[in-house]
Amino acid sequence: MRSTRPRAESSKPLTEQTTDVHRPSVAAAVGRGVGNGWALLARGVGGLARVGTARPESPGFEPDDLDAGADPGDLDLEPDEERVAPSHQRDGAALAILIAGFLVAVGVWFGAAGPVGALINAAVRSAVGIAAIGAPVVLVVLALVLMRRPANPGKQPRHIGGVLLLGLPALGLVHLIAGAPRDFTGRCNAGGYIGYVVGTPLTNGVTAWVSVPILLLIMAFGALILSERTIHDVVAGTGEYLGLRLRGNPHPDEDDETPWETDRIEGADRYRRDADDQTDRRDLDGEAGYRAERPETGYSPDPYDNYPPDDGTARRRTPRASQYGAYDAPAPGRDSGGFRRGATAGQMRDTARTEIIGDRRGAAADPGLFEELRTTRRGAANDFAAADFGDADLAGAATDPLGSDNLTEPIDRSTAARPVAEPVADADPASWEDTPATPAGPAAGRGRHEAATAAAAPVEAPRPAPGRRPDAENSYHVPPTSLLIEGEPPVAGSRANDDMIDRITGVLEQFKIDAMVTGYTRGPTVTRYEVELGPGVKVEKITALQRNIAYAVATDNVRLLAPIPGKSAVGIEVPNSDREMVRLADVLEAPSTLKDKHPLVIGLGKDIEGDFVSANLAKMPHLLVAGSTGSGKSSFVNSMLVSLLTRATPEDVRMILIDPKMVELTPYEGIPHLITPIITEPKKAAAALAWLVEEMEQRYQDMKASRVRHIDDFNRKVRSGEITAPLGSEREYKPYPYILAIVDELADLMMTAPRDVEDAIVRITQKARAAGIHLVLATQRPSVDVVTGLIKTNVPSRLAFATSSLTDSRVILDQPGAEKLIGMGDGLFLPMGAGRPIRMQGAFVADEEIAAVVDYSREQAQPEFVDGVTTAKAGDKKEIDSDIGNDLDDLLQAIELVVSSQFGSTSMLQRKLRVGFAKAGRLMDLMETRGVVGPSEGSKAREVLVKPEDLAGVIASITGGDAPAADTD
Ligand SMILES: Nc1ncnc2c1ncn2[C@@H]1O[C@H](COP(=O)(O)OP(=O)(O)OP(=O)(O)O)[C@@H](O)[C@H]1O
Repeated sequence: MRSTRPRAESSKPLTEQTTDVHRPSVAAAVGRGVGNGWALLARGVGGLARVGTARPESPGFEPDDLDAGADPGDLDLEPDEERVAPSHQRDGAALAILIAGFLVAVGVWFGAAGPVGALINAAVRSAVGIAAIGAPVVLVVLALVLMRRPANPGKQPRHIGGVLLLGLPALGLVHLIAGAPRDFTGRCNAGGYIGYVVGTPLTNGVTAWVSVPILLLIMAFGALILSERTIHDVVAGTGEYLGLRLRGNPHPDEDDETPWETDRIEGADRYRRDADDQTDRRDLDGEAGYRAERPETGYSPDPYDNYPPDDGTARRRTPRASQYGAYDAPAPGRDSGGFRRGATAGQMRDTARTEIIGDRRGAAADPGLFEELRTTRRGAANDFAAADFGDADLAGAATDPLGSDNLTEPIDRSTAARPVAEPVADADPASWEDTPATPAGPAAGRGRHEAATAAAAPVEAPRPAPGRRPDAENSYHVPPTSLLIEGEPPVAGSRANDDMIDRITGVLEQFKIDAMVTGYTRGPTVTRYEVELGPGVKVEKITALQRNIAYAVATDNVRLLAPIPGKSAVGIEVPNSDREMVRLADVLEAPSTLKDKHPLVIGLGKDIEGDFVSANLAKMPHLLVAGSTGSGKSSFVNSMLVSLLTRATPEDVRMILIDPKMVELTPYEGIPHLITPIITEPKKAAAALAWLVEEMEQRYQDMKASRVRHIDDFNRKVRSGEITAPLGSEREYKPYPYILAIVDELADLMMTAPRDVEDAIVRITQKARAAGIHLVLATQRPSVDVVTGLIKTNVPSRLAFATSSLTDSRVILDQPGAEKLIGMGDGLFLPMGAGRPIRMQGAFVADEEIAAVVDYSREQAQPEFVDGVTTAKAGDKKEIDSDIGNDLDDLLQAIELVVSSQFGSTSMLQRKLRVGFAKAGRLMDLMETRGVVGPSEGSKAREVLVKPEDLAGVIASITGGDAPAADTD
């Protein structure tokens, strides 16, 4: 979202250009007076044209300024009033075009504007021929568009290009159709001089047989550019209009808002009930309702207040409402109905039932329509496939992706990994009518169930058996992104941006710095203003003004980039007072994200240019995430997990979730991707990391035996049968899934078992990349005792949200910056190998979206837990309890003595161990706390509670020898 202000074409230093205003001449004052008058007039007309639209008024020069008795001379001397705000410039241009349109209309249509009118008529006619008749209309429309819509500099080239590509060939065609006249009058009645220039040379060169189609094609291209459509869109839209499902759509479930599909009322009852539950009924009226109620003005100065409330009233795409189970295309035995966008609840109530029945009968009676319906979208295909589960032979299909021998059945990813919109061959339209309407398929969920209740005779359709193994062929389909809520369209530039430009310019002028704001790039959270310096101006002059700029824009979170990478300009990043929320749905559906099919690709957010940012965890290959409380870490972890759930099957990716805070990751409990239940105890987390090290070693063994260097090669060769387990081995090679371990609070782990945790992390991060094992470590305390030097060195990708101090920013990014972030997902992403971090707004995913995606996944399969992941292994170094400290050896000797002699005397310990009374007493107390001896009985020896035969077990429990740590999972 870039906007540029052309820099003054002058060899003068910028100071001269900008400070001239402080030395007004009479001529300049008159010029400015006229300019201001024009601006006032333009603003008045623009204001009238904008009645009822959302385009904001620009602050700045107010008519009231004059009323207030301000001396016009004073006005001239004030730099703030000297400038005409960009929106007024736009109004001025619009007004000029409007006047031109009026003059052309009078001159061309009525020939009534005197000699000027005649001149205009002649000029316009000679230029564009008979198109002159339409010229006034075009000019008036253009003026109105300029007045009513906010400036969108990013789109300007496209609009201009589109108009030229459409208009010029049209004039050329008119010229050719009129017989390519050679005389002036003839041309004025054809395509004018422009039509002649476009049409004649081309036709002379290639004949009209070729030139006419070429001109038509160019016009079509211009129309595509103007309408922001691609040829694919047009073809697909035409196909859909004709009721045909076009095959070959790369994203079969994306935006399949075919006319017939949005017309279904299926599940309207469910929708109504959900809607009724909401105190705010706005979303029943769809987008319009939401928009109408969203305040356009009155932004709070606190950026945190300016998000639209996430109260479930946010806009949903029609098919997205499949989280209500309603919008998936009908399956056999399921009701189909229509739901019109923006239909009111009342309309839905009135029409739902009748349309449901009518539509279903119609579809059943018409096999063609049935075929069309059942091949419509992935959701539908899922339903069909799932309806088939009942017949599937489950026996033997189940395999263990991470079983005791760590092997899995080869998985045919072509069928298992990605759902495709393939019809089920044996679906029988004839039986459809007779089949009671039922929910079906993996997405059934609550919505589907509700849909069933709207039907005549709900009967449970075959559903995937609870606990089905996730790898049963074709059984698992990733949750569609249609379960997620899409965001609002981005804002190109707003009144707030104009205001900021004025404030920054004000600071530059006050400090007499020869520099000016030449453009800005608006991201969702911050806008980067570009400042170009005049010749001989030191960059430091601006960087030294950081605090003054922060003062002028009234926020501490101003970040300077000197220079902006790749540009000769200084960047000043200022938070938007009207910040926008980035929804995960939009990031996941961005072409750049969809392009990469890797299952470990996650949606991150949007960068400052307004481009979506996604990243492949496999390439990171390990990620460290830090940020203080409320900075958006948990939102990131949620976005990451939801991204993975919508892209990866449990065969693709398995996960270990470590959540010492105990509540953050609970919503993901039970997803089939889990290797072990969500770990909340730091000791078990340390054991799980140790297990990962073993898993990594195992994978390396297999890769080594197969002479491959990466798990992807191993999996590919296993699938193709190129490699098999060594002869004589009872094992069978199966593809290894990627394993992702996510630690939600590293600090808690590092507090409990620093050496073991650091050790395991370092071992995994050093070589697990090739084994397909990846770590994501998050912490809100990026201090050096948590993110140790060793961990930092081995975790190359970093994501910093707002940190509370510069030191924390340095720990996580090795540079300042994160302390200037403004929280709520504002982040700096430093991928492996990048020199400079990318500023981005993290994607947001609401709890209800998480629940919808998790439910969809959980309903299809239960996790297959691997035994022993959280069990401390024999031989693992045990953390010696802190109360024992350095006395371990003495304690073990004492236990041996007491247990073997069955005599619990302190003086015996003194004698045999040659220790003092105090030490012997302490050892006795330690033995008491570990149940070796009973409590003190005064001067008598203590009772010994452990039999000699149990001695080894007691010693092991203290040293971590043989005894397993409690594993209650
Ligand atoms: N990407 C985002 N977009 C919009 N709002 C966000 C985003 N991330 C976080 N927020 C807002 O900030 C609040 C705090 O975020 P979050 O819980 O993710 O912070 P945190 O860093 O995990 O804090 P803690 O460590 O205390 O859990 C959220 O409730 C949400 O309202």
